[in-house]
Amino acid sequence: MKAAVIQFPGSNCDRDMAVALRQAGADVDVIWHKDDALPGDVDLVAIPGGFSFGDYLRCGAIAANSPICRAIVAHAERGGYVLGVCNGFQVLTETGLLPGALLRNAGLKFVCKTVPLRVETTQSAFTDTYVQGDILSVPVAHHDGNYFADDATLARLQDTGRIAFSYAEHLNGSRNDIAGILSANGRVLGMMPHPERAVDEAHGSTDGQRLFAGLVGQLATA
Ligand SMILES: NC(=O)CC[C@H](N)C(=O)O
Repeated sequence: MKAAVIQFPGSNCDRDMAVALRQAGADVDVIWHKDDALPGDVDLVAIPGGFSFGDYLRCGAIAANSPICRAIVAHAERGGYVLGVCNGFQVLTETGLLPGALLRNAGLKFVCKTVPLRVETTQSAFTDTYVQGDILSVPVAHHDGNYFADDATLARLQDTGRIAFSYAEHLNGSRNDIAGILSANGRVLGMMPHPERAVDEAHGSTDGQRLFAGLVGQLATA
């Protein structure tokens, strides 16, 4: 199973993401944002966390206009899998692959801590190794993690099982405490918490491991 981890200037979780994917058995290429094509046989594109282009415009807005993002959108439109974590989630909303927007945290402060995360659906390759309602322990580190979508979009996400994770506490002002959402076909996941920072005993939690193991395992046999 082949994964591509995308690197922007300001990415800072690209290596962690590559390590988590390799640990789960993926063959990983790291791709610079100026490349305009993905490896031909790529199954999964992972957009890591960080501060792409210094967060100087809306977080992820400049990255979303990088040459590689055109290839990522085409990959997703062909039914390819995409995982965006933190800044990667912000990039995915800016490309339009996921609805809504990530606003400044309600408390106007950067939040950096491990949070309780509720699994809302197991109906995706990203979440099917969990049990619905499981509470995971996963770190967050962001200043723009306040998920906003209008009422109609929220209702659509809710009614079609596209909310993947929610915070089991009020963290940052996100509507319905949403922490991660899926695309309509369930193959694009954007989430603010960092599962790649919860894959080793030394991290204090290994709750992210099952996300990578399940995903890599499923794509390897697809
Ligand atoms: N860890 C990250 O990816 C940070 C994301 C983003 N730049 C923010 O602070 O909101």
